[in-house]
Amino acid sequence: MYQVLFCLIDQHDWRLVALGGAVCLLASAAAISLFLRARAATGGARLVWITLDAIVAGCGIWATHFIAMQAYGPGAGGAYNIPVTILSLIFAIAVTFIGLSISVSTRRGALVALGGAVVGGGVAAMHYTGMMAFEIPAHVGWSAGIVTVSILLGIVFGSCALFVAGRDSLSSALAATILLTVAIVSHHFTAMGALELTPDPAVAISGLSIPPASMSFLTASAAVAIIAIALVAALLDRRAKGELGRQQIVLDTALENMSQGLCMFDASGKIMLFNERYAAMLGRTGIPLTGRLLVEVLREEHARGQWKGDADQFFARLVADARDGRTTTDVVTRFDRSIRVVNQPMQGGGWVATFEDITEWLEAQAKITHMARHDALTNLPNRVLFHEQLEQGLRRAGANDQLAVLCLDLDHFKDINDSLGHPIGDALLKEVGRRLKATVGEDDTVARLGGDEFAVVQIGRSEEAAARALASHIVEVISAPYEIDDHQIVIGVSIGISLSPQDGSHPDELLKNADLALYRAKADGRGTYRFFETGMDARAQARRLLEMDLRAALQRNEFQPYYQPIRDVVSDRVVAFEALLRWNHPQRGLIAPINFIPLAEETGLIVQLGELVLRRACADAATWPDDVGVAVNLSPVQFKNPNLIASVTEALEKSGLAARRLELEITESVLLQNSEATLTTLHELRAMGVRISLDDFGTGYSSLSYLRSFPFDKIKIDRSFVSELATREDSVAIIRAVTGLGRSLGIVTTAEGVENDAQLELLRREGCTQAQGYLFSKPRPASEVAMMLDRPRLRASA
Ligand SMILES: Nc1nc2c(ncn2[C@@H]2O[C@@H]3COP(=O)(O)O[C@H]4[C@@H](O)[C@H](n5cnc6c(=O)[nH]c(N)nc65)O[C@@H]4COP(=O)(O)O[C@H]3[C@H]2O)c(=O)[nH]1
Repeated sequence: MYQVLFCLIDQHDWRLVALGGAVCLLASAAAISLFLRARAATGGARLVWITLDAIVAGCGIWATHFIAMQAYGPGAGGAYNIPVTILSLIFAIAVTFIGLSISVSTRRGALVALGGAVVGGGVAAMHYTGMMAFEIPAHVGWSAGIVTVSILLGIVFGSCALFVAGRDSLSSALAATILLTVAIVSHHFTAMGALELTPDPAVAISGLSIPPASMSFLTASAAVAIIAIALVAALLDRRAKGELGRQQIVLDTALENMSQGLCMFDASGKIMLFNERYAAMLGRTGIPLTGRLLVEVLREEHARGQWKGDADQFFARLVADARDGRTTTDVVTRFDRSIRVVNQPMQGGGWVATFEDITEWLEAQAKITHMARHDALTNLPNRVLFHEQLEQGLRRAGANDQLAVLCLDLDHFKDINDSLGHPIGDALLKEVGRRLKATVGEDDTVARLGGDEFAVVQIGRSEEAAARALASHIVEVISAPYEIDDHQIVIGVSIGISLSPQDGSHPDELLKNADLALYRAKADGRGTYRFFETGMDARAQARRLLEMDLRAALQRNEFQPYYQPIRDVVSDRVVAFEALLRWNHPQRGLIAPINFIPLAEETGLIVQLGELVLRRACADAATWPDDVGVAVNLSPVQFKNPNLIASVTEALEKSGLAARRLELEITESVLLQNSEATLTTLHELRAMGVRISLDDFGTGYSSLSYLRSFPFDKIKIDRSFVSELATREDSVAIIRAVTGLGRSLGIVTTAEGVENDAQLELLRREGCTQAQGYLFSKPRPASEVAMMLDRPRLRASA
């Protein structure tokens, strides 16, 4: 120790020592600053910063050494061997490069310190190589103990310097600068204390050496180089910081304008950065966050009752996820808002959490899902959901339990929609849905399948009797009058029922079979229910074929009106012919209307068929004697068609037939529907001169009010009364009443289905005006009308 102090105090020029110290401090400051830049950089840029740092640190150590050598008094008269001097500089730079590379590449303290130790070792390597270059006319000796101490000083302080620098703060950088300076200076002067010179003029100085004066120039150059590099580094640093500042502004603007909340945590779970949106979303405005551990914030919130759950456990999970590189997504509820949180691990430790308020999105999503599976008008399940629930029901029902599917259709709903308007129709559907829901059991499902179609799944108690009870209850409930917008509405419902497992075990099969049963309920007069029976399917198939056939027949012109004479009972003269449609099928021969008119009415094809009959009948009648009329049947469906008046007018105009010769036969059912519009149409037809007959009188309601509501020209007594004349007293009474009614109202009465003279005689006695039936002729084609006019009775040849 004394030897070192003696050397430093007595053998050195203090002014040069101070200069060496200053150069060393400057070099150390530059080296530490470059070290920090190298740590912040990655890839190629990092290598550039490490290289620069190694050059600055190496030159700094080297320059410090040689300036200090200038200050060393006993060294005067010596010189420096050039190659070894250069080698010492190379050692300084190379070993420092290795040490820096180790420290920069890791965050682990021990390794950073190890890198620093290597840098300290570099200082020693440079010093002793530099001393080997020192040539002086003296014998050089070394104190081994002091040499060891000098090396250790360089290593220990170098190690401390980089370890402290690794903490990334300004104070650490300053401390590191001082520690590195101490490492170089303490090593040098301790090592100089180990030097023992024994002067000997015989020791020669080699030719390849540089005198100390020239060495001063070299060290000054090295110092300038250090200052220049440090300046460049500082400049680059400023530029980088400026760039960083700009990036910071951009980052801040982006952060604060984000619709998402964002918070960055370091590996220990400390909050490094967050935006206002984050604070607002989580109710953390106005409290210090930056630099705090998340767990502390959570604990505080937990204590205030703002956060539920175990803060420590939750926090530990987050830190572990980030450490293991797991990205996690959660939806949490804060202040009644749903927030989606994504925790994404960051490179180099820590994680970034983004917070998105998805309350509206979730609501919209729920709404879309609801809309996709519910009917917008009634809010009942739609076909999709119904199907799913039926599937579920079938699964739950298992092998032993039964399940019933009821398909419902409102009777003549279209009429209500057409006559009262869609808003009333919609209100009615809503009310029907409400009544249905109130009628079925808790476990049963009601759905609206579309239009006026509803369906029910009855689960649990679905033996046939339970399904029957439910169906008849529904018919009763739905048929009760509705009061909608001052309109009294009455509507019926038809129901088809299929039972699982006997009628099927798949939703589609059950629905199809319930639909077939529904079709049967409608065909059986509506306002009722029917169970599925085997064979319905085949009938439906046959119906479909017939419908296709019917359409094709219209195209192929296979329809033809036949004519049946109507005779005046008193004069026994043909006064008119009734047009009765026949289908001349290429394979099946002549088909009677009973086999195709109902289907034509259901499918709407009757409108086209009716127009065809009207045209043909008028055209045929125009060729008959002027006092012979033609009667054409009109279906109730034709009355719903707004073109009816136009087609009658056109048929008359085209044929040139006088309107008074055309008689239109309607049944009571025409008057049942939308009576006001029907009566208007009837009045218009009558105003054109066309005559109107009430057909099949006695079979329906036979309400006398119909006769009052419209001035019919004729009443046709249904043939069922005529055929029973001989056997049933009441039939005679009815015929008497109707003919009496006709007489008093001045209306012609025609008896249908007269098949024998006894019936004709009785009708004549009762005062019936006209008669029609096989007694005179069966319906025959137009070509035989002349013959029917000539011969009073054609029965034998019919
Ligand atoms: N047993 C018996 N039957 C007799 C006798 N005299 C006539 N008939 C039959 O009685 C039906 C009288 O026609 P409707 O009551 O208007 O009943 C008609 C009518 O409602 C409907 N229809 C026929 N043609 C048309 C048409 O062009 N348009 C519309 N809308 N319906 C039609 O088809 C029904 C049946 O027509 P058709 O089979 O031609 O049957 C005709 C006729 O052939 C008789 O002495 N004994």
